Amino acid sequence: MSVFTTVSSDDLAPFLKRYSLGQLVDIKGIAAGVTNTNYFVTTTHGKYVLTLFETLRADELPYYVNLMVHLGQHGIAIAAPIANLSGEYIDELNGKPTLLVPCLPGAVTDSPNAAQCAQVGEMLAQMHLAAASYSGQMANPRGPQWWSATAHDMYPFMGEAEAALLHAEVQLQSQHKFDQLPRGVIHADLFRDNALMNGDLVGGFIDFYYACNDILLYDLAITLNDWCVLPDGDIDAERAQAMLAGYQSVRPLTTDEVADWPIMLRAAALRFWVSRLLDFHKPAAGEMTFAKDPGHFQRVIEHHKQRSDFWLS
Ligand SMILES: Nc1ncnc2c1ncn2[C@@H]1O[C@H](COP(=O)(O)OP(=O)(O)OP(=O)(O)O)[C@@H](O)[C@H]1O
Ligand SMILES: N[C@@H](CCO)C(=O)O
Repeated sequence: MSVFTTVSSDDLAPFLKRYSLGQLVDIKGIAAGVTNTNYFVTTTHGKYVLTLFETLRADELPYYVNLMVHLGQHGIAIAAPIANLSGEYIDELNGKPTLLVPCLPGAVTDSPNAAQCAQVGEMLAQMHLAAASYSGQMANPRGPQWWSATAHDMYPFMGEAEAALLHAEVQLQSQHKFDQLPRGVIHADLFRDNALMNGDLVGGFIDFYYACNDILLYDLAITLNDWCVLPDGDIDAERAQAMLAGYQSVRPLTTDEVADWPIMLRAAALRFWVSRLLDFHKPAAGEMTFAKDPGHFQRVIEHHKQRSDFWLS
């Protein structure tokens, strides 16, 4: 369930008067999602998604919201924020900061095909290029410093073999600085549940609240590790090739990126192994998350370690 703050028609009607979206017809809570409260809002003009931010404060939102506006202006498939009559994107309802966006076409897919992976790769590369002219800056709060400190806190909860593997991965990554790789704005959490697919096309990317300035190749590795994964943590070569070809049709990888690709896939898996361990063993007080399996990303890393072909023909 993900309606933490209840909104009634009586709450919403005066709120909507601050927008140019017509009269309220219907409001319906959205079950998916674990961080924020989301509602589908239907008005006489169309269908929208209203988010009430449950953890981020209004003063923390401009980097993400302005990024979405910027990407929307460049034609990237995302839900571009709608401004109120005062020209503000962030408003307030029932004590929470809010954002209104159009309802995107399509649905989340659990089992993407190769054509969809190609489209996601292509749109991701377009997004990286379009975001190059975005001036906002945000350090990655889940970078190497964070994962090594957090892994350290997790070792006591883990079996000896698991902890040794995690420690070895953290050590390995600490020796790789990736200094030569192109940087920019990245989504940083582009899993299957953060994109709506409209047939084989990208209806839109959502959930930009981990976006930050970091290495572009890292974003591709995060995305591929989720979209192209098999149930046992191995990667499906056909989908991986399709995603890489789609991405490179827009932004071909540099020689340095090709050289660092195998190790970057492990960095991307390490980040989510650690965050899932944290959510599992030390869930934040009051957080209503459904802990996802940390062992999944351990298996992804084990498969990457044994791999000799990384789908870059
Ligand atoms: N613009 C949109 N158009 C259509 N559906 C949307 C849109 N934005 C969100 N949704 C729907 O709402 C669901 C929940 O959104 P989201 O995943 O952003 O929730 P959250 O709680 O804010 O984030 P998370 O669960 O990732 O922490 C999505 O799975 C999707 O079905
Ligand atoms: N996409 C993340 C959760 C949100 O950051 C995961 O699957 O672990």
